[in-house]
Amino acid sequence: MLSVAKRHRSGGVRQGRKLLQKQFLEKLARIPGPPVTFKNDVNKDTPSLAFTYIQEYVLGEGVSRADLDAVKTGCDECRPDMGANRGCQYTRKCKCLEYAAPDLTRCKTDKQREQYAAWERGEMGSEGLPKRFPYRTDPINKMLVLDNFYLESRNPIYECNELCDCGKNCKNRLVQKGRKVPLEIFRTLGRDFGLRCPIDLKRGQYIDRYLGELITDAETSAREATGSYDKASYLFSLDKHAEDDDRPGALHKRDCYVADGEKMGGPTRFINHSCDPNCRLFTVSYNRNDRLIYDLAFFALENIPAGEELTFDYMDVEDTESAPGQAPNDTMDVGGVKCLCGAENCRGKLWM
Ligand SMILES: C[S@@+](CC[C@H](N)C(=O)[O-])C[C@H]1O[C@@H](n2cnc3c(N)ncnc32)[C@H](O)[C@@H]1O
Repeated sequence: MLSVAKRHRSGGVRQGRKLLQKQFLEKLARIPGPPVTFKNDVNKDTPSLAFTYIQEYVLGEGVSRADLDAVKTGCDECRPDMGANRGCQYTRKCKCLEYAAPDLTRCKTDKQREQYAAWERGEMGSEGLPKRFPYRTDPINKMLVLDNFYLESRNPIYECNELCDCGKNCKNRLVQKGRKVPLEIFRTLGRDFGLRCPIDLKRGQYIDRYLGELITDAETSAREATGSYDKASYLFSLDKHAEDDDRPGALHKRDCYVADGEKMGGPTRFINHSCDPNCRLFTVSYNRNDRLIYDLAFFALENIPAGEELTFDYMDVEDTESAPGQAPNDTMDVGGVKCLCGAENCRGKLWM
């Protein structure tokens, strides 16, 4: 039997936990958009309150956006009434899609096919070629979803922006319109908290962005040095456009920024890793000339039933991008945390 003093203490702990949970729910209620809820059927824990929910990246010391006047342009040849009022689906005209993945099926001349082959070998840009449009309308529920080509190829997405002439109904605007689905943070078995969606998600459906404080490579190394190998990591490198060569103008990984979602971010900072994931993180740029700052957006890789945990592969790379067992970027190479995803094809570790 508990002594009176102990009973008082455990009553106090219970009160403290209730207060923590109340404050956490109040924080969630302030997130704009469809509800973000919390459920813990496993124990009484609540995620830390020492976390700020933000709507945009917060720029850390030494991080700056490109001078927009110098580099940001819209598509000025596109019109709202183009392509049956779809805006930018004349992809050869759309300047926002200038660096998007070219579409071989629409390359009609030998010259175009040669340029396509050179683009695939990384020897030439895709300027002037017809492009893959990122989004398509799902015929059943009429919503925009990510095109299968992108879902499978991991190509960067380029959306239109406020300087474009295509109009606000242009279909090349999805992630910028914000989260449209409710989310739930919940307690997992063995991997702390996770994230799920209380409604069914369609393959290709946009979920939410990954947010955080943008920090430099040097600051990332400093933060990693103070952490332990098995501490949870919330670092994602924005190095999609980094190159492996030393030519002048080449973008090096060391010059890329890193999004740190540990102290500030959005609900997606709770998405756990799986070696057999149901979501993937894509890069989304609104300014094709800024290779440093762009959005990281989660899309469903398959139809996901309501309540199923959302996961993505923390080491997601195309087979050709990196040898098996090699970390896709240096900032993720923080040691071998044992993977508890439970997938049949589990690689055993979160990061190699
Ligand atoms: C971005 S956080 C994910 C949210 C985290 N579970 C939480 O409650 O804050 C990444 C951390 O979650 C844990 N984690 C995610 N997926 C895991 C997995 N498959 N196996 C083991 N731990 C995992 C690791 O500690 C990892 O560093």
